[in-house]
Amino acid sequence: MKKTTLGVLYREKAVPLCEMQNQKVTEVVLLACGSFNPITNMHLRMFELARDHLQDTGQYNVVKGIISPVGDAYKKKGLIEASHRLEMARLATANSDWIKVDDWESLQPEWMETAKVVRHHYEELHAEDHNKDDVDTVKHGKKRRIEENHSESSRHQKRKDGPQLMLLCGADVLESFAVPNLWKQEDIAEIVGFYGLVCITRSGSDPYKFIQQSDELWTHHKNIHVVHEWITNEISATHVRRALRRGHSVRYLLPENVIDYIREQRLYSAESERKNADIVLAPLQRYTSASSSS
Ligand SMILES: Nc1ncnc2c1ncn2[C@@H]1O[C@H](COP(=O)(O)OP(=O)(O)OP(=O)(O)O)[C@@H](O)[C@H]1O
Ligand SMILES: NC(=O)c1ccc[n+]([C@@H]2O[C@H](COP(=O)(O)O)[C@@H](O)[C@H]2O)c1
Repeated sequence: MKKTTLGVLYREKAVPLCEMQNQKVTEVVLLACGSFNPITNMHLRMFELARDHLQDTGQYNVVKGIISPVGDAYKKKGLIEASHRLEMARLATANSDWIKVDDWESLQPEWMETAKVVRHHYEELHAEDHNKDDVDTVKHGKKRRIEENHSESSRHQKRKDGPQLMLLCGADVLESFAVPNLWKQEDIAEIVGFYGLVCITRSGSDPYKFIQQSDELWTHHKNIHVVHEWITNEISATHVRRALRRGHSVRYLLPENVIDYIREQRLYSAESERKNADIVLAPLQRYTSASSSS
């Protein structure tokens, strides 16, 4: 510390705000679920935007990003095989030192509700702690039940030490929370209440208003981080597939190696776009029939 002529004390070196305020910096892992059909530059930008936003608060350090392509059972119109979508995502992230692709969701025979995917990754993330707990439990001769399947229990748990897992999505996904029967209310409560959500604005959406008008989301608004994308970029996978079907250039919308892969594998034709075309609102139907039968 130094004294100026005005008698004001100042530090010689810039000190992060969180350190000055004795705040704890929480490590964060970002998880993005979606079709990635195909992965676009905007999907990758989402991660960069979210990381900058969280780190600018001085409260978070983003240590990893996970891309989780949805499985084939999602049966969305024009959804090509998960193996291709995974490979494209791997190629797109080959140069990133923090964004990784995970195939667990895509390998599930059934469509996985997003809350289940988040739970799975949360468990994976804290698996090391579990193993350590196991050793400690044996060491101290105490019997402590460590649940393997947290399908129902996660939301009742206290958040564990270690990185916080947050779901990363565009504002369209947040707004889809209001589509009747598309999301279970308890899943929404668990995602925003227990884990946390980072939402990137998209043109035509108003996430602030949406959160303000929902009692459930408002209750957890401190766990919802809205990232305003100033450099608006409306790349959408649907538009990219349309351009590809028409033989138009998609250069600078997708990473070059992904474009090469699409060309080599002859992906995205009129025929691939007709896939699942007869299944209207696949997840909605599947979800309502699944919940009515349970
Ligand atoms: N331009 C964008 N701005 C903000 N978020 C985006 C953008 N494009 C995609 N996302 C987000 O990326 C995630 C995965 O996207 P997904 O592949 O499911 O949708 P999409 O690119 O909008 O594709 P489609 O056009 O086929 O619906 C979602 O959370 C979606 O909201
Ligand atoms: N109830 C749910 O958990 C639920 C409902 C709709 C979509 N989703 C997920 O949202 C993501 C984006 O879906 P779309 O590609 O249809 O926009 C997908 O990963 C999908 O699995 C989850």
